[in-house]
Amino acid sequence: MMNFVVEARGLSVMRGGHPVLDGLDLAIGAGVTGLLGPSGCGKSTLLRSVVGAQRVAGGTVTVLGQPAGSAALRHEIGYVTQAASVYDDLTVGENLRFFARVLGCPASEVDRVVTAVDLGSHADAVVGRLSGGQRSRASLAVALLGRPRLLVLDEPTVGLDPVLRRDLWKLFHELADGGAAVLVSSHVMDEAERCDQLLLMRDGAVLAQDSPAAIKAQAGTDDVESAFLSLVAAA
Ligand SMILES: Nc1ncnc2c1ncn2[C@@H]1O[C@H](COP(=O)(O)OP(=O)(O)OP(=O)(O)O)[C@@H](O)[C@H]1O
Repeated sequence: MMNFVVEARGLSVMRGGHPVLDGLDLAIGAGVTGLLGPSGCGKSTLLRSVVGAQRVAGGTVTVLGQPAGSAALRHEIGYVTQAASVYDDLTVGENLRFFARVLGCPASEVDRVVTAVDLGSHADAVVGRLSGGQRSRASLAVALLGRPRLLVLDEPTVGLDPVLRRDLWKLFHELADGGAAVLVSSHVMDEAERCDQLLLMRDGAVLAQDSPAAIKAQAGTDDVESAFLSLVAAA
């Protein structure tokens, strides 16, 4: 039997008095899983539920066999939100040394994560003067401290140019090859092909959960976007 990294059963979340997730079931294993769906469908809310930052109205979420939000999971999950989580007035290296101390990681971790996100030549640059893509890689580096077994990345490639996007997806696969489960959200359907597994979401529900090839085969389409549209029409 496959060991899932994340499992949700009947997950329901209300925000602002409205149901945002409605009895959602899912299971996420190793590799790179893409969480794709239109803006506002509930991707960020689902990711918040996985990292334990969201009050849930019903159902369960477990991560590595523990309830989401458990203290035991604190060092097992790296989470990058849509807002950069590094200090603008510190350098990349200063940020990482600070977060390494907070997390109780050895200082040697800093060089490893800076290299992993390819910011070695910018380690002494002040974050506030970096490009958007460099800043989001600095946030990602913080999330890699301590080698978490699950990486949760909320739209990490939004606003990046095609070259940077390609490099980031390559990095996600390297991290997955290194043993981390990587859960990445995006509202850009053309990123679907870059994922090992897909979770297609719409209006707070999961439309499909499978590999890109299986989803296309099942829908009888050549691309995931058409498959998504045919699933919407069928729903
Ligand atoms: N703080 C909040 N209070 C009330 N409603 C909220 C709040 N945050 C989000 N929502 C609502 O919850 C729904 C899902 O939002 P969520 O951020 O999870 O979507 P998303 O799929 O991540 O969207 P995007 O791709 O635009 O980031 C939306 O309808 C949104 O209006």
